[in-house]
Amino acid sequence: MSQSSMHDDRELTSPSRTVILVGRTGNGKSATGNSILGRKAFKSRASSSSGVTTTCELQSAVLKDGQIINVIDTPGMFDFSYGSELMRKCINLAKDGIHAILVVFSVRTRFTQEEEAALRSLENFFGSKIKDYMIVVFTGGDELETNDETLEDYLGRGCPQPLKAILTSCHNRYVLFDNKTKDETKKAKQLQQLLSLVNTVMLQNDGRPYTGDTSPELQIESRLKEATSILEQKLAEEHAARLEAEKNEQKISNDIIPQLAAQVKEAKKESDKLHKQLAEARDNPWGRILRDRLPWCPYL
Ligand SMILES: Nc1nc2c(ncn2[C@@H]2O[C@H](COP(=O)(O)OP(=O)(O)OP(=O)(O)O)[C@@H](O)[C@H]2O)c(=O)[nH]1
Repeated sequence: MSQSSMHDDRELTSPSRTVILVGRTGNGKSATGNSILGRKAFKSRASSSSGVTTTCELQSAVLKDGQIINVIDTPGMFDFSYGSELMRKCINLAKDGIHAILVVFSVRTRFTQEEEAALRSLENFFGSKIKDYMIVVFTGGDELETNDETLEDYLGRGCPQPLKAILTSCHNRYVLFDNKTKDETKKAKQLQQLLSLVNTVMLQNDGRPYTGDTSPELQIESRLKEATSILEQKLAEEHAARLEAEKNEQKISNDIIPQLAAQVKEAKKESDKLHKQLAEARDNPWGRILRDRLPWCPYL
């Protein structure tokens, strides 16, 4: 047996795996965590303020093969008010480091500019290492099934460029989850697919988990990048708001200008008619008499 395979075997038989769930609020992080653990450990709810995850939480389960799985649920990536300090706390919950970073997307929602900005901030936070640890989890497998679509169909019909780039950078490590299914075989299969990707990540990183330990210089750099990314997002939002306002202004002028032009045309027609009548009146003998009698009247 080669040195590396001995190493691999040792790592793969290691009793525990720790994964962290990150992604946009409502993409299904908590629901995915529950599917992995096989019980309702995290609160997962449709967008009501009480269901939104605002803290980090670690929950564990012993899988059928005796392996321990630790899952860390995190607040939604878009809520910058929680800041990166909270994310650092989330990472610190993993005493022995993180074996895989699960980036959760939902096939039920559009990939927006916000999602792109959140991904950038994720990259800034974890650093370039993120691609070595990342696995993309798509939730909403049931909806694809309802539409008779596979994940490949979904990705094929116009996968946004930033998402494509992410999938390429993590060597297409992605998996589809249906967090609503009651089918035990399906549950086991999707979990198995995910765990096998976690093993691949562990092998590729020589068993070294992500610990978030970075030099002070890198930490400063990462904070700077994070601040820049937040500013960029704010600028993008303002730009979008300005474009929207301009569009509305344009719409108003597009509606009003033809109305005003019609009114001017009508007024001009009326004025031409009056001028004509006036000219006729001037030529009229009675008009001439009146003009002589009333020289001060401007209309004669
Ligand atoms: N149909 C369907 N709905 C899902 C799936 N996964 C999650 N959901 C629903 O999506 C909504 C949001 O799920 P959560 O797990 O609370 O999302 P989250 O990312 O943890 O949200 P935060 O806690 O706010 O960060 C809930 O109504 C879930 O039931 C899925 O696979 N299929």
